[in-house]
Parts: sequence; C-alpha cells; structure tokens
Amino acid sequence: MRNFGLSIREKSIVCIGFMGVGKTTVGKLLAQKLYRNFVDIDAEIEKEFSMPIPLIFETYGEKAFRKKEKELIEYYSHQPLYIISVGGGAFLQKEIQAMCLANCIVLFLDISWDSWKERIHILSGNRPLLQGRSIEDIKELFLERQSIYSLNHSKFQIDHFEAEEAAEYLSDALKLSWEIYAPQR
Ligand SMILES: Nc1ncnc2c1ncn2[C@@H]1O[C@H](COP(=O)(O)OP(=O)(O)O)[C@@H](O)[C@H]1O
Ligand SMILES: O=C(O)C1=C[C@@H](OP(=O)(O)O)[C@@H](O)[C@H](O)C1
Ligand SMILES: [Mg+2]
Repeated sequence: MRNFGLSIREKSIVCIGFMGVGKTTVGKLLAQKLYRNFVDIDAEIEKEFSMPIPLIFETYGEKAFRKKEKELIEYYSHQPLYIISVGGGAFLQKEIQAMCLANCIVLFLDISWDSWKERIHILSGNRPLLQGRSIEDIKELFLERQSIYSLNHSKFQIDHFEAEEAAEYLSDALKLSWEIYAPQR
C-alpha cells in the first residue's frame, strides 16, 4: 500500500542513529506512548533469516543483510502510524535515506562519544561491526557515520535520559509539532 496523501499525524516515524544509542529500546517505548505499532527492522531481518544478526553476517554476508534491510524498510516506510527502529547502518544506503525522508518523519537519536563508550560492554556481543575493532576504530566509525545521520527531520540529544524519559521527551516534542503544523481543531 502506498501512502500518498498521508497527513503529518499519520506518517510513520523512523528512529535513526549509531548502534547502541537506544533506537530499539526508546522506539518501542515511544510507540506505547503514541499508541502506535512498533517494528524493529533488525528483529524482522532475524525472523526472515531465522538466525541472529552475527550469524546472518557470518553465513550470508553483510550484503545479503543490507538487501533484506532495504526491502523491509521499503515496505514499512509506506505503512502509516508505525514507529520504525532501523539499524545504525541503514542510512548508508541512499535509497533508504530517500524513502524514509520522503515518506516518514525521521528522528535522529544522538548521544555523545563519551556517553557512548560507557555502553560498549553491553553492545559488542551481538553487533558484528563492533567485533574485533579497537576503541579508536569504533570512534572513527562513530564520527564517520554522523554525516548520514545528519539527514533527518529532527535531532534529539538523549545522553542524560533514561530510556523512558527519552521516549517521553520525543513523544512531547512530536505532539507539540503536530499541534503546530496540523492542529486538530
Ligand atoms: N537511555 C538509555 N540509557 C541507558 N541505557 C540505554 C538507554 N537506551 C538504551 N539503553 C541500553 O543500551 C543498549 C542498546 O540499546 P538499543 O535500544 O538496542 O540501541 P540501538 O537499537 O540504537 O542499537 C541496551 O542494552 C539498552 O538497554
Ligand atoms: O550500524 C550498523 O551497521 C548495524 C547496526 C545494528 O543495529 P543497531 O543500530 O540497532 O545496533 C544492526 O543493524 C547491524 O549490526 C549493523
Ligand atoms: Mg536496534
């Protein structure tokens, strides 16, 4: 189903940002607050391949992972009223950037490098792109990736928030923008 004519209130919301900033966790909470459907693209990819992401990379390669990532985002970006959490590498593909920016509201969830490195111990296990890399290499990747995340409709700095607070912050900001741009009265 194409979403021609969707109003700003109906458009799906896409959460982008570097691995570990909280797209999956905060996205799910945001969906509850806004009474929307939630989809995590990585979880859908795992379902399609019936295996966890590190095994997909190992067995089929990153290219196959990216192909499935694009197919799924193409589908969900045309659905109304979703909160869509994508993987941190999704915006490497120009077609994905274009689809999301044209059809959805794209939110960049950001945290500083100093905050991010505090989280590394909980992240590296199931993120193949972090495995076997030095902290300096990861910092380089973190900085390099900022340019793709700069393609967004709104950026939220969520360093100092618990996940629940971050979701509240996003939800309040979205409701306010809907009131300004598409008041219901
Ligand atoms: N606001 C937050 N504060 C502290 N830890 C968080 C926060 N948001 C997420 N986390 C934790 O960081 C890890 C990565 O979160 P996740 O939602 O999977 O990030 P992403 O989807 O961006 O890779 C998880 O263990 C999660 O519990
Ligand atoms: O940044 C990336 O290239 C990736 C990020 C991961 O998602 P999260 O950003 O949710 O960790 C996952 O899609 C995969 O490991 C590749
Ligand atoms: Mg995630």
